[in-house]
Parts: sequence; structure tokens; C-alpha cells
Amino acid sequence: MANSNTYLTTPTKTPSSRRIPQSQSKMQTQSHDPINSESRSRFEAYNRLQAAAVAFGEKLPIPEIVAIGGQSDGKSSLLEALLGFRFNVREVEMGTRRPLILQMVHDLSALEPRCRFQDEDSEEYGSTIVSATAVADVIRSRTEALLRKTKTAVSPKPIVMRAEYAHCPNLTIIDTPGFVLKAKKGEPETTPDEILSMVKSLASPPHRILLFLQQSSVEWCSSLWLDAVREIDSSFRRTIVVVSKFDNRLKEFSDRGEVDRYLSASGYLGENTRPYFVALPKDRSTVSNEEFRRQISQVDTEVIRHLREGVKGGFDEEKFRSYVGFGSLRDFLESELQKRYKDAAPATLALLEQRCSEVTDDMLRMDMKIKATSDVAHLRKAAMLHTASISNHVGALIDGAANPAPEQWGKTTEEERGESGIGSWPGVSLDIKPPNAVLKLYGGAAFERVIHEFRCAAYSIECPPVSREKVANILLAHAGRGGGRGVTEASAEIARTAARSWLAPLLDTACDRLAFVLGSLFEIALERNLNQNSEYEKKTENMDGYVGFHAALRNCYSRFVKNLAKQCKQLVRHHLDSVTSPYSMACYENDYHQGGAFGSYYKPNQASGGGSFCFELSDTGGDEPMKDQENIPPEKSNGQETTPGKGGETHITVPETPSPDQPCEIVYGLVKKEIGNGHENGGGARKRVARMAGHRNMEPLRIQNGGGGVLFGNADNGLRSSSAYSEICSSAAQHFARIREVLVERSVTSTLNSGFLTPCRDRLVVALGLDLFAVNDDKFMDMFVAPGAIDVLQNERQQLQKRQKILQSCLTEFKTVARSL
Ligand SMILES: Nc1nc2c(ncn2[C@@H]2O[C@H](COP(=O)(O)OP(=O)(O)OP(=O)(O)O)[C@@H](O)[C@H]2O)c(=O)[nH]1
Repeated sequence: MANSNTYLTTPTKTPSSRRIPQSQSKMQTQSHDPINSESRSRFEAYNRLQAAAVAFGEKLPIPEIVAIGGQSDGKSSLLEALLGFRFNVREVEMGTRRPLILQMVHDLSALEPRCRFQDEDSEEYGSTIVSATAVADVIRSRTEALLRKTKTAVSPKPIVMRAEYAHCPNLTIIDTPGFVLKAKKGEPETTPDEILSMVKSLASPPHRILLFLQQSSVEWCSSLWLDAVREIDSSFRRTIVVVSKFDNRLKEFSDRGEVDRYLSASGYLGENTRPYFVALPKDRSTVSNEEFRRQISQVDTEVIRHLREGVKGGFDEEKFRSYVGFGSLRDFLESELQKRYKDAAPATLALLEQRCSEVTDDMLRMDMKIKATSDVAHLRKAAMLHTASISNHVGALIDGAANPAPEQWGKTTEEERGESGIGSWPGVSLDIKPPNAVLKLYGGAAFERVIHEFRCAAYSIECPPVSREKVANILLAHAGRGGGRGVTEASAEIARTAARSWLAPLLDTACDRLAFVLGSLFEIALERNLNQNSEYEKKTENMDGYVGFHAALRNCYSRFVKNLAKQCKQLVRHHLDSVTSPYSMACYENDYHQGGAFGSYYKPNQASGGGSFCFELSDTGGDEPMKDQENIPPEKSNGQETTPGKGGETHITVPETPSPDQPCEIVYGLVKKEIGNGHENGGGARKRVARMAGHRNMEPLRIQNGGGGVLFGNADNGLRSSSAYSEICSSAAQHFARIREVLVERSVTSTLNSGFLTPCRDRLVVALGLDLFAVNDDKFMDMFVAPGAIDVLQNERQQLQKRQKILQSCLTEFKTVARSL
């Protein structure tokens, strides 16, 4: 830092020997000196402001000096010298572990030092401590207590000590832990880094002056910490460099050229930076305060004498005298700080005015909040606005939104399954993976993905196996009633029963999964609400403290979603009932396969290009494998093809008295017909029949029937190997597929959309409103009774009031200071 100022603003009792009489005379006239009383009141004003800032965590740009440097470079000794008495801090073995803000107040009446420590968490100062060892004890015990609590080796929380003394200047200086290269034994290895970053953050505010100490024995080229200081203040505009323990170097100088070169430190610190060269008494023996100060000034005198007389040709006094000796440094620090106080006063005053009005606003808000805790109308309004806002956010999330970040708030399909506790689809052994399964989705997108997953799951369900007995019972009974549609009816009945028992659980699961997606939206809507409120002006009142209300709102929302799920389950069950009713034509309809509105099939797990939901559904070509008559799960390769082929309705001629045992022509007829279709469609039916015939499960049947009289088919018979049983099973599979398709495509998807999403968009706010607000005042206020909440508010108010009072008195004080500027 460039300096030419050695003007003494505040007298001290420990100046250099040449100045003692002058300083003492100034000190004695101080109270009558207008300049001194001005700077004194400025200093007092800043000191009080600083106390308030430390107590309330205010960030105020108060000019301060921060002493930094390597461990044992002499920071604490310099502080003691400035204070004019030893408080033994450096004999505390642990060294400096917490910053120490030392507010030195020059007070003529304090013939003995009066030290007071600021309470750890308030702006109050404790009682006066006179003994130096007691001061050291407080510093040590406070340091140890905090480090035990934080479980760290250092802490950035400062200790604030105010020292009033007739022999100290008006100066505020912050002592910091010294930089170290390695942690001490038993300390965390990260300690050096912690100290470095703590000191950096203490030193970075631009209103702070850095007092960087480095021992005289260290050459600038091998300085350990110069770079760290440069990182904080690259051009040393606010850095005062101090070469400490100058006595250790003195003896090495032989002539003037050498000493002047050393004192200029040119090349390393830049042209405008002149270091101060300070030596302090080495003697550690306990001496009186007066003796201590005498020694300080004696060392100063000896240094100058040595430079003048011990070095050949002396030294360039004009250039360097004002930079040599502790007295020079002290005078400069004091004047520099006063200068900065003066410069910063207008900005400080403006900031104080701003802070005061902010605190007044905070107080008003707090008063309103306290009043509002018992104002039903106000609470109703605030709660309604909050509920409406949350409902709107739910709507927006359903309609498609990407705020808050889906990466954080969305879920993959796997996560949805896990977190909902619903797991995989009942009766589906395949691992269904809808498109975009790995993306984190929420809201409308997640809903759509579940719907898709449901379709995949439904299309992966096989028509389950049916025993021969069952087939025989149904078939024979139908035959008994006469009519030629026995096989068709029997297979339709089988398909209906299968659809009822296999698709119903799927529908329930779909509803539960969708309800989970919608249920999760509450949390996301809260987050959106929070973001919105913080991004712009606060739109709704902060309802944070009203835990009861939040719990009630959450409950209502989850009830609303649960009810929707219940209703939807009933609705889709109704659809299932009607599509599986004997009166439904679903089984007999043929047009779903014709490429009409529902003319395509899903392939489970097949994602269409680009990950879109717009699937091209499965290829419905003629080689669609027909499941064999035993309904054995399909081979792996075609396991995903679950829906019967696109072939037209197979008509069969039912004989007068059909028998499952009959190696019937009708079956053959069916096969033939299928072959016909198969030809048209690429021979799929032929393959199917061959596969059916060749199936190992047919073997026992053949043996059972002596190889000749077939029960439900003759494997040896090639194309003639089918039977009424296999025919019915395959026909049932077709019926099943149609039922499923009608259900999925015609009714369920739209029902789920209208059953879940429409009410969430249109009815949610009303439903929540009715639940929460259509109650009498007493019941309503139950949600707002939070034991202790009012106490908390009152407490906060008290703190605010205290802060307001202190800031206000600081403001008044600064206004007075400003008048004399
Ligand atoms: N010879 C000589 N010794 C000094 C001088 N100043 C301080 N010392 C000694 O150097 C040692 C370390 O001084 P401190 O003031 O504790 O150093 P510090 O920078 O505060 O150390 P930490 O707080 O641990 O970082 C003490 O033994 C002092 O007596 C000096 O000018 N000359």
C-alpha cells in the first residue's frame, strides 16, 4: 500500500523515542482538540456498528484491519504491542484458532486496560476484565468450547474483545489463525486448507485492509504466503506489508546500499508497495505493562540507531525512515483507518438508513403476521389463495411442464414401481418397459407413460390354459341346448371368463399406478409454488408456519386422488363387465383387425422410433403365431406376439352333436380355412398348426388315446391333427384378444383420462376448497393452532425490535458524525 502519511491523529503513550514528548502532549490536549474528538466519535460510531454487525450477522462494509500471515510470524505480538499490554494470547499453546476482533479504544481515564468480551450471540458486552491472564483464559475457553461444538480445528466465528486503555490507539484489528503447511499432530489433515480458505474469506471484503506479516529472515523470492495474499488483493491496493522480527535481520547488513536494497523490497512487491519493518521485544519474561511499552519503544530506538550507526553509511532516511519501527506502523495504521472511516461514512450512513427501513418493514410484516394468527378472515383468504395456487400448479404439471427440474423431481418407470410399492403387473411375467421408461417424468407425461405401460401389459397377457374338462362341460352343454354355434359360444365363454379374471387385476393396478403419479404431484406443486414465490414478487403469503393447515391440505389432496382411483376402478370394471357380458358383441366383432380405428396391435416393450408414445403397433401379418391349444406360453422368439393374427373370423360348421373326441371334419374345416387365410397372409396358419401338432404336450394325449382314436387331435395326422379342444382354445384366444382390444382401445384409455385428469384440472380446487373451507370458524381455526408458533413469532419480533433499536441508534450516531465531516 502506498503511504506517505505519518500524521498522528490519535496520540499514544508508546511512540518512538523521538516522539514521546510530542505524543504525550497531544494526548493531554486531546479532549480539547476538535480533530481528535471528531475522529474519536467516528471511531466510536464504527465500533458500535461493528458490535451490532457481529451480533446480528449484518454484512456492513466497516473499514477494518485484518492481520494475516504464516504461523508464528508475529501477528499476536503485534496486536499486543498495539494494545500496549500483554494479554498472553500467544502463550496459549493452540495458537490463534478463531479470529479475534480487537476493538482498541483510546481512553485517557483507563489507566489500567479494561477488556470486555462481546457475548457469543448478542451485541452485549460482558463485565470488565482487568487481569491479562483472565483475558487469555476467556480467549482460550471460548475457542475450545466452540471447536468442541463444531468438531473442527479452526472456526471462522470471531471473538470480539473491546479494550479501553489510555495507552492504545483507536484501532480495530482482526487477528487470524496463521497459515500452516501441515496439520499439527492429532488435527485433521484438512486444517491448513481450512485456515487458508477461512483467512481468505475474512480478508476478501474490499472494505478490509490486509496487514500481511512475514518474518525478516524470509526472502521475498521464497515467501510461502505472498501468493495467497496476491490471490486476495492482486495489486496490494489494500495491503500493508509488514516485515516482522526485523531484529533478526539487522545484523546482516554491512553497508548502506545493502540495507536500502533490502528496505525497498523492489521487484517483488511492485513499485508502489513499501513494507514496514518492525521489531518487538524478544524478552518473554513477565514485566509490567509500563515496562512492556518501554521495551517496545527501546527496541524501536535501537533499530534506528543500528541502521544509522551499525551500517556503513547509514540508510536512506528520507525514503525509509517512516517505514521503520513499530511506532511508524502504529501511527500509519491509525491514520489510515481514520481516513477510511471518514471516506466510508457517507456510504455507511446510506446503508444504515436502508437497513433501518428494511428492519422497520420486517417489523410491520411481523406485526401483521402475529395479528393474522388470530384473524379468521385473513387466514381463510391466505389459505384459499395457497390452495388455489397449488391446484393450479397441479393442473399445469398435468398439462405439461418442466419446472421444477424433472431430473430431480421426476421418476423413471422403475422408481415409480418401487416407490409406489405396486411392483410389476399382476399375471405378467414379462418385464414391461414402456418407451421413455428410463426418463425421469412427472405429471401428464408420467401419466401417459403409465397408460402406455398398461397397454403393453394388457397385450402381453395370454389367454390362459383351460382344462379339457372345462371345455367339455361348456361345449357339451351348449350342444345340449342345440344350435350350431356351440364351439363359438364355448370359446367365447372361455374367453370372457379369462378376460374377467386376468384383465381385472391389470385394470386395478393401472388405476393404482396412475393414482401414484397424481399423488406425487402434490410435492412437486409445492416446490413449483415455492420457486414461483421466490422468483418473482411473493405472490402468495408465506404459509410456512401453519403445519396443521399444510397437513390438512396434503390429506385432502391425497383423499381426492384416492377417490378418483376408486371411481376409476369402478368405471373400468364396469367396462370390463360389459365387454365380457354374453350380450356384448365384442367377441364376434371382426373389424378391429382391419386396420380401422383400432386396427393395430401393440407389441409390449416395443418403442417406436424417437422414443415417442405414438407407437406403430405390432405387425399383424398372417404369420402371427396362434397359441397352441394347451396355451403353453409362447416360445421366446415370439413371446411378444400375443394377439392373434389378423385373419378373418373363422367360421366353423358345428355337427349336430359335437364331441370333443371327434377327429372332426369341422376342426379340419377350420384348419383348412386357416390355411386359406394363412396363404393369403403368408402361410402363418400352416406354421401354427404344424407347431401345435408337434408340441410335446400332445404326446400323453396320443398315448392315452391309443394313437388312433384322438381325444382332441391326432398328432400323426399333420394338418388333420387338430381337435375340438384345440379349436376351442385357439378360438378362445382370438375372442380373448378381441375383448382385450375393445377394452383397451375403446373404453379404458379414455375412461382413465377422463376419470383422473379431467377432475384434477376442473374439480380439484373446488374439492379441496369444500373439504378445507366449508367448515365453521372453530373447525377452520383448528388447522391454524400451532402450539408454540406464536411464541416463535413473538421471539422473532423481539429480536427484530432489538436490531431495530441498535441500528436506529447507530444511524443517529452516524448522522451526528456526518454533520462534522
Ligand atoms: N526476535 C523477535 N521475536 C518475535 C518478534 N515478534 C514476535 N516474536 C516471537 O515470535 C513468536 C511467535 O509470535 P506470535 O505473535 O505468537 O505469532 P503469531 O503470528 O501470532 O502466531 P499464530 O497466532 O500461531 O499464527 C513468539 O515467541 C514471539 O515472542 C520480534 O519482533 N522479534
